[in-house]
Amino acid sequence: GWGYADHNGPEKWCDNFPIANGPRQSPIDIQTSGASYDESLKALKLQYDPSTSLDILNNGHSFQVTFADDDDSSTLTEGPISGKYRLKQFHFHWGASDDKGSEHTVDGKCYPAELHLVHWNTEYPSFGEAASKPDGLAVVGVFLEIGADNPNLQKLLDAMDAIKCKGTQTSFTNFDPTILLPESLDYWTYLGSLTTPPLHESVTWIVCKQSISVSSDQMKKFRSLLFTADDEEACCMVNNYRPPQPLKGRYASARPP
Ligand SMILES: Nc1nnc(SCC(=O)Nc2ccc(S(N)(=O)=O)cc2)s1
Ligand SMILES: [Zn+2]
Repeated sequence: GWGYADHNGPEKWCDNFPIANGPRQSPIDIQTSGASYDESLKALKLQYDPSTSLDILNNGHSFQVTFADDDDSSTLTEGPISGKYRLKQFHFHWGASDDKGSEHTVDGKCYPAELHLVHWNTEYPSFGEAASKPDGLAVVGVFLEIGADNPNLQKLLDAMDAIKCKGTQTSFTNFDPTILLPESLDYWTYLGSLTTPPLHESVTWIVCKQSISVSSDQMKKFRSLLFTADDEEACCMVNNYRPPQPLKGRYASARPP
């Protein structure tokens, strides 16, 4: 299957997923000078209920926290989207060292990690249905920047020992993802895709301008996870990011200050 190694990584995904060379692929390099102000953009409205968090899982590509999405308890509304989108999961992408790891870049600058909060449009009956529709998904991206220890990441880091190998998961309840958000929810937005196979061009991207902090030691904990199952030769889960893709005429827009 697909991965991030030379033999199955981003340069090879087009073999099985030709949409990899499509017109609205993600991530992109956000060129702040090219970003245009759009008066119609509203402030993001994120309302999360911690009782919807279910478990934390190592899926062999990243680790993700999955949420109950059978009602409108945890939603994203307003911002650049119309209607209501339900939180399905959040996960991260990161590098083998602090100088890389994010998927989106800002004027060519990489961050050591990037958080993705994945939501689906309740216009559709399920995530699976929404995942292939042009307005099916909305993903909020948050950059992590090296700085002070971030206590709000601690519960995630403490759970990592239990999900070291691909295919392992453990209960992860009463977690409010709001604590992972930066104080300002100013954002750039553009139309893009999933950044991993199946690479569906179904995502309205909402990338926060402000980053959250993570310490170098905390990043080492992310890198202690494995891409591999316990019966395979261990391979550290690092560099699980897709590089920026061609803009093909797109540009990010932002809410005027
Ligand atoms: N019918 C379908 N069910 N599930 C899928 S894809 C599963 C899934 O959540 N994929 C996914 C891939 C990438 C991203 S990301 N990195 O946020 O663009 C988010 C989500 S298609
Ligand atoms: Zn992601």
